[in-house]
Amino acid sequence: MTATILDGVATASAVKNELKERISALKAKGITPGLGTLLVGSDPGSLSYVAGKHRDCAEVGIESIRVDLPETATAEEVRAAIIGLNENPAVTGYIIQLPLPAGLDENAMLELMDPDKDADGLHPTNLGRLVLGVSGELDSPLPCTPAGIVEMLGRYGVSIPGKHVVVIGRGLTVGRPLGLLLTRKGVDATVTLTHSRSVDLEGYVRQADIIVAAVGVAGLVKPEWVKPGAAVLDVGITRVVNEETGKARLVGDVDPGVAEVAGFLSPVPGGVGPMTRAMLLVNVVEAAERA
Ligand SMILES: Nc1nc(=O)c2c([nH]1)NC[C@@H]1CN(c3ccc(C(=O)N[C@@H](CCC(=O)O)C(=O)O)cc3)C=[N+]21
Repeated sequence: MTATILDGVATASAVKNELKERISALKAKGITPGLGTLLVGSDPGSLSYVAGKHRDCAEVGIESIRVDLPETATAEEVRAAIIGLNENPAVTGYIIQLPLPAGLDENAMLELMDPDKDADGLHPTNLGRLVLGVSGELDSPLPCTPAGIVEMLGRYGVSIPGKHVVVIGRGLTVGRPLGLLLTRKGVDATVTLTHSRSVDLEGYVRQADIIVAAVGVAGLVKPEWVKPGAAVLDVGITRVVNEETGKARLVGDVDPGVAEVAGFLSPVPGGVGPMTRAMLLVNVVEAAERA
C-alpha cells in the first residue's frame, strides 16, 4: 500500500482561487486587503517564507507591505515598527515573522500588535479566543498552520471527530494551538500532545489515527511507528545545505519509508507549508471583511 499524498500545493491553490471572489467583493466596496510582514534579521528560512508570502499576495490581488529590520535592531526599533503597522491604514493584517533574533522578547512583541490586525492568530487575545471558541464559527483569526492542517484533512475527506490525533511538538505556532483547535466542539478529536520530554513517544504514535510531526527533527517518525492506514502530516522543516552546490534541500520530520504504511501523507515540501501560507491569506481577507 502506498499513501495518498495530501497535496498542499493543489489544495492551497483551490483555497486561493476561492479567495479571489471575496477579494473582488471587498474591492468593490472600496476595501483593499493588505498584508504587512515584519522581518527582523536575515535567517535564510525566514527570508524565503516572507518572500513566498508576498508572492502569494500578488497572486490573489492582496496588497503587501514589507518591513525589514537588521539583525541588530533594538527592542525600541522593533516596537516602533509594530506601532507603525498597527497605524498603517493600508495594512489590514500583518505578521511578525518568528523567530525573532535572540534578545528580543517574542511574547512582548506579539502583545503589542493590534489583535484585529493579527493575521497569524498569535496575539494573546486571539489565542484566548481560540481557547474560548466552542462554536466552530471563525470569528477570530486561527493560527495558520493548525488551520491549514484541519482544512487539508477536510478537503481530502479524512474524518476527524473521535479520532486519536498524536501531535509531536508543543511550539507556539503549531503543536500548542493545534491541540486547542482539534479539541474544539465541532472538530472533536481526541488529542495527545507530545514533546521532547514525553516518555515512550513511539508508544503514543503507534496508537494514532492521525499523526502530526512538528518538531524539526529530520526523519524522526519511522515506518514501524505508524499504524497502517493512518494519516501522517509532516510539519518539520530542516534545511540541509549541500556543501558542493550550496543549495538547500528541505527534510521533514517523517521518514520517507512512512509512505509505504500510511493511508495519507502530507509531504515536505509541498504539504502543510503551502497550506500555512494560504490560511494566512484567508486571515487577511477575513480581517478585512470584519473591519
Ligand atoms: N509569525 C510567523 N508565522 C508563521 O506562520 C511562521 C513563522 N512566523 N515563522 C516560521 C514558520 C514556518 N512557516 C512556513 C511557511 C511556509 C512554508 C512553505 O511554504 N514551505 C514550502 C517550501 C518553501 C521553501 O522552499 O523554502 C513547502 O513546504 O513546500 C514553510 C514554513 C511559517 N512560519
